[in-house]
Amino acid sequence: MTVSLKKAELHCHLEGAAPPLLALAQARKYGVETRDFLRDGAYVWRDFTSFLAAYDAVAGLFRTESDYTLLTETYLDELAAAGAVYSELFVSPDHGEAVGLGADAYIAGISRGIEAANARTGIECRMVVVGLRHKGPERVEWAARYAATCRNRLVTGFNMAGEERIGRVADYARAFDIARDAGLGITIHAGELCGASSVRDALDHVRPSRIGHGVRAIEDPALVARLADEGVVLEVCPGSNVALGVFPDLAAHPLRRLHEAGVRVTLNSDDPPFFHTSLQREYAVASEVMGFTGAELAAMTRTAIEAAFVDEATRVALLSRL
Ligand SMILES: Nc1ncnc2[nH]cnc12
Ligand SMILES: [Zn+2]
Repeated sequence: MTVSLKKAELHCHLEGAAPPLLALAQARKYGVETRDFLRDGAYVWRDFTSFLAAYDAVAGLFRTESDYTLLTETYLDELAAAGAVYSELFVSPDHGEAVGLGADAYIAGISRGIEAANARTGIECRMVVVGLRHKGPERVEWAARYAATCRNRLVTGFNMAGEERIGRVADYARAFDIARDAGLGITIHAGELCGASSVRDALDHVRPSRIGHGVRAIEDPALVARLADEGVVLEVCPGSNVALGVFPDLAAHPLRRLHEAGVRVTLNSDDPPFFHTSLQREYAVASEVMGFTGAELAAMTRTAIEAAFVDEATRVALLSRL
């Protein structure tokens, strides 16, 4: 039933969307041994720390502008085939710098992939630049300044991902001020590895219109009420949360309770092959395991478009496609 639904995704990390077969082909091209992070056609990790290490290893297999074009097109083609009309991709110039490609060529390669996929399938896509929390406030400010000044029309938002258990949100507030002052949309990873207080800190210090995950807000009913009152949109990734052990299983996942409390929620895949999921699978699980109706799922897609970091003309055009 969910196969025919129109979909939208606000939360997917580009390198985290690399299909293992594509990563293997890249590894062969560059003569890289993959045993430590890719075995029997699947990514290998044990916990969040080793997941981040595997993520970096996969990112290290994409080294040129055209590698990034290929990765972007591959993911967007798959998403369009699953019925998605809109995608926001989290991109990290830090990963472009790490392979010696540089931030400009990294963004240029991804832009080319977005344009090619749009021409072929009609899928609309924007980039959200991510600063990596574990690199510290100065490096996250560097990413924000890059996003604020890169003058690419497809870069429309700023986010912070990475190790949530490092540092205090307040230490990163300046990066978000830089991005907000440049007119970028603001979202932040919070309430994934850390509890409700991390969501409250994000609201107080960063004032985001959306929060990546945010699901551990469920630990504090007053905070859930605040999210609902303020209309903050949660980018919920149930498959990721269960894979990383944030919740023991889908039955324990708070998506339905958040929805019933009036919080605006959306469905997302985060790093799909790392977590053995896909956007299609997230919609299917929400329907078949969590009991959301087709109308409720369609409303989540609508919420995603309403919260998308796009100009108003694009938003109206996207809403008309639902
Ligand atoms: N789920 C996640 N949380 C924080 N940082 C990430 N980077 C890639 N996936 C992530
Ligand atoms: Zn994420």
